[in-house]
Amino acid sequence: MIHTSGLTKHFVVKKKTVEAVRGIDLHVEAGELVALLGPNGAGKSTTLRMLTTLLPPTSGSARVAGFDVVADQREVRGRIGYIGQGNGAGHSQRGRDELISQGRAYGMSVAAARARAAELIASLDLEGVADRVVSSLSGGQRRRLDIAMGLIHAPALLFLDEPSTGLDPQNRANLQEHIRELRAGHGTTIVLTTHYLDEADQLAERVIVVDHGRVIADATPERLKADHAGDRVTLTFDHEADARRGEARALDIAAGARAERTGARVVIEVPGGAQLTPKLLRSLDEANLDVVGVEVVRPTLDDVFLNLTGRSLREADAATPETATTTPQESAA
Ligand SMILES: Nc1ncnc2c1ncn2[C@@H]1O[C@H](COP(=O)(O)OP(=O)(O)OP(=O)(O)O)[C@@H](O)[C@H]1O
Repeated sequence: MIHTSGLTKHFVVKKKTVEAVRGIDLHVEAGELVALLGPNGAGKSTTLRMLTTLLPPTSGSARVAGFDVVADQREVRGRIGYIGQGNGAGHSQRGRDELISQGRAYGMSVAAARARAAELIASLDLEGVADRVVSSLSGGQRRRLDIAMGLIHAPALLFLDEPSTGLDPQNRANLQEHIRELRAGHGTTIVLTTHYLDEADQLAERVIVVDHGRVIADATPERLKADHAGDRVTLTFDHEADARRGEARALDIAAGARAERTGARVVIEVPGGAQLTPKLLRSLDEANLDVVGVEVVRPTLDDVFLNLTGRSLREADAATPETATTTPQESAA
């Protein structure tokens, strides 16, 4: 469904070159639900804009839904839905009318556009609000309307740029449910960008981690965690001296583990830590080391990012200054 080779985008800003995307090779098969995860400025939106024909690549190539994003823009646009970061829907019209106009713009007949709008309004829980003007809708309702706009022509492939940004947790959960349903009910291929770790973890079947314009990891959330981060086992001992001995013993038992001790507490990071813990406790018991508390925490995608880059995704986000960008033509293509 998506095949890119060395996809690259440079921007020149005040004679300086910004290497937003630096040679991405991406392959997404039909029916996949993929998240591009990375901090602000990693190049996620720029990648999406190239894939949706909104920005021409500086070099490299991309085929989307069977067509080249540069040579066959119209064919690509007709087969995809794109929901950008801003609101696609206008504000003074009723939601339903927006949807019908959008369908007409894709060449649908009035009757077909009307029928499809009604179907999307029902499936995205917009029945109570579709006949209100868009400006009166809540953030979550507007975001769902945006999604309906992107789906009006029943595309086989849907791109969502930061779909949850700005939504409260409940609306975010609702939206994620709708995205799952789209995938399950229609087999739509979905590519979304996010910097929410939990969203990538819970929603996507495949997470492509992007940093500084490059793909640095690509696998299921479980695989990424298993390969790039360990479980964190925290052992609390009665005394600091026991903790010191316990730390050494734990490192003997747990191959590839990293340990850090603070007072009577030892934190061990090790792949498969949950499975290893009973053996660890038995061994500590045999050595007469009293463990008074145990906690096992599974890794998060942030641990993965930290291990891959040395930075936490949260810190990386916080440290990236907002950069003013010139927005390219951004219609729901
Ligand atoms: N139109 C543009 N002109 C100049 N620089 C740009 C433009 N668009 C993006 N950039 C720069 O390219 C880099 C990648 O930006 P991009 O928006 O793709 O990142 P992102 O991963 O989507 O981040 P965010 O989560 O903040 O949307 C950033 O340094 C950004 O400032």
